[in-house]
Amino acid sequence: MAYKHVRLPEDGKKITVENDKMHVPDNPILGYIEGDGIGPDITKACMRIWDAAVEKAYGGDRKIHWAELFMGEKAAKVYDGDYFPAESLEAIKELWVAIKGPLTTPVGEGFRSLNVSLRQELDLYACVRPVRHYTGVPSPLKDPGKVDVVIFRENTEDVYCGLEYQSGTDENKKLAKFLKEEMGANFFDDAGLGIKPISEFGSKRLVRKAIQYAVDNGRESVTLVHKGNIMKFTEGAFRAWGYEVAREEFGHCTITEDQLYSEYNGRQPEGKIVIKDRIADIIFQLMLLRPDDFDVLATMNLNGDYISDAAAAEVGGMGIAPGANMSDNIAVFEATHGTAPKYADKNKVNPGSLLFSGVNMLEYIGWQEAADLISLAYPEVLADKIVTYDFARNMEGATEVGTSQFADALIEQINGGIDLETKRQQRSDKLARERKQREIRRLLQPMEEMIASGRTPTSVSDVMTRSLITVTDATSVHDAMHEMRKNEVSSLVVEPNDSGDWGIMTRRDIVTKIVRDDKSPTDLTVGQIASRPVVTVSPDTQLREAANVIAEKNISRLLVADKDGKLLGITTETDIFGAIEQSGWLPEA
Ligand SMILES: NC(=O)C1=CN([C@@H]2O[C@H](COP(=O)(O)OP(=O)(O)OC[C@H]3O[C@@H](n4cnc5c(N)ncnc54)[C@H](OP(=O)(O)O)[C@@H]3O)[C@@H](O)[C@H]2O)C=CC1
Ligand SMILES: O=C(O)CCC(=O)C(=O)O
Ligand SMILES: [Mg+2]
Repeated sequence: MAYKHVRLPEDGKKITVENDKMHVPDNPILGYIEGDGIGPDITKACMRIWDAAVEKAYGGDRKIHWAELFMGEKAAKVYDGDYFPAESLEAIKELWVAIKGPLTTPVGEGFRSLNVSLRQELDLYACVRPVRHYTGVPSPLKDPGKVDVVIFRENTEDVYCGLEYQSGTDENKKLAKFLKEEMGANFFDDAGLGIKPISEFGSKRLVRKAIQYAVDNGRESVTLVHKGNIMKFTEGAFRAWGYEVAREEFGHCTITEDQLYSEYNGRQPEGKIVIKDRIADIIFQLMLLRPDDFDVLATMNLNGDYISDAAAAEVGGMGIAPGANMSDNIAVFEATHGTAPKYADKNKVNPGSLLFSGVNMLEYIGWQEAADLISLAYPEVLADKIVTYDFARNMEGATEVGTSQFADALIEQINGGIDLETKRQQRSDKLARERKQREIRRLLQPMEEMIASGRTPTSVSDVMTRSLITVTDATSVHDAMHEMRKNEVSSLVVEPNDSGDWGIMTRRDIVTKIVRDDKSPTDLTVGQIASRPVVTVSPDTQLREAANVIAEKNISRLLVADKDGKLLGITTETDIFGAIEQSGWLPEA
């Protein structure tokens, strides 16, 4: 296409995409947009770093050829007042991959966000924001190394879609009249109105991308984040559609969190990703208190916008918060932060967010060695305490440098040589160790884990005791009583008798069948006083139903067995009481 102001470098070659497969030449043309405010400072610094890493990694065999594209204030100058030139969009489509600096959006008035428009025009439906800690970066958390999460934010729907009607306008009055008169809605007459569309199509493609990412990158879990208890037909529907995609399209490689406990006793099966969900308000607390519970988050536009800035604060702040806007084939990488206008042209801010957006871009085009060089050299600069102002204010003994000087220091490290293999191995060992620790926690204290991780117990498998103490019919009652005292339990499970029936012996049996009848525990065996048959339920029995069985049969314990009759655990009135007391009880609506 003939462009008016865009120049494609002659030595570069365009990336091509055929049948959804991307082909990247060794001299690809990538688009860049400087952006407003701090955009030019960080873009200049980062381009030097990316180029240096590529040069070092491939010794001149590969090179990025940059094509400048325009949006925002610079575009308005070049294109005579046009902040959002159509040819910039065309060029991104032609080049497939671009990186952009932040763009200014006026608040409460003026033009709509160029960032949002870009996402909508190119249907960049997934905003992908990885949040992880780099050694040496100051953080408010005790153990920031536990934060390693990738946020998938739906990027085209929700309250960002521009269906907003200002109070007092004719459109607003028309909609208000319809809602009040036709739909029976009730709200103040002077309310501004906004509409929140959340579609099955939009939700599913976002969750699909998040799960696929988890599969491709060996991640442990995908958490659907929603406020579906309040917004039932938008955010609640997102949750339902998310589980549906997981079940219908990734059933072979996913399990739900409920299954993790009910079918796998908390031990995550090899090659299976756990799909879970959390309500949007509690996720902010959980991300601070239990960051390693979360791996990939999939959520809607507004939640994702909020969570990505909050999560960035855990690992150093907006100065180190990368991201990308992606469709199935086009990707526009960008920092999570904005234009920070007070620092514009001051060579002051941290280039980290754009830098790591570029690292993700290098990974995306398959240039992993160059990407690794940057992420592995970065902590070395931090170890020397050479940092920009934002880190310096939270770091003792730091040498504060400007944006471009930070770039110099990083380039020096990159060129100094990094032992990529050893460092990669160290990182992968660390991830494996942490994964094991999480599993041990789930296995040893499933109930505590559940409550602390924000799940509400709903089924018997959530509350049952899994470590069963069993005796046989032939055990003497005296020995059995000794076992009960030693293990501090009020009952023992009795192995199946000749008819294959499990039994149970409780403290109550001792009191009513031994003490009351004046018999000796040494003279009797368990088989003589145990109760049979025992009521058995499946692990997915809802707590309400379990309570019903306990009440109707006037018993206090239920055995829990799978569909093949394999005993999994036991649950008692005390377990149900404890779970409800700790987590609260949500009666069915
Ligand atoms: N995708 C995009 O292009 C985005 C654009 N925006 C737009 O940016 C403009 C300004 O938004 P605002 O809400 O102020 O948010 P910003 O993200 O621009 O800035 C908020 C604060 O974050 C810190 N910060 C941001 N970037 C860096 C950096 N690179 N290094 C160190 N610290 C950084 C600064 O903190 P401190 O003051 O503590 O030093 C800064 O004052 C608005 O017009 C907004 O619409 C906002 C978000 C995304
Ligand atoms: O478009 C804007 O100005 C803000 C966008 C934003 O906050 C984001 O993308 O995270
Ligand atoms: Mg934001």
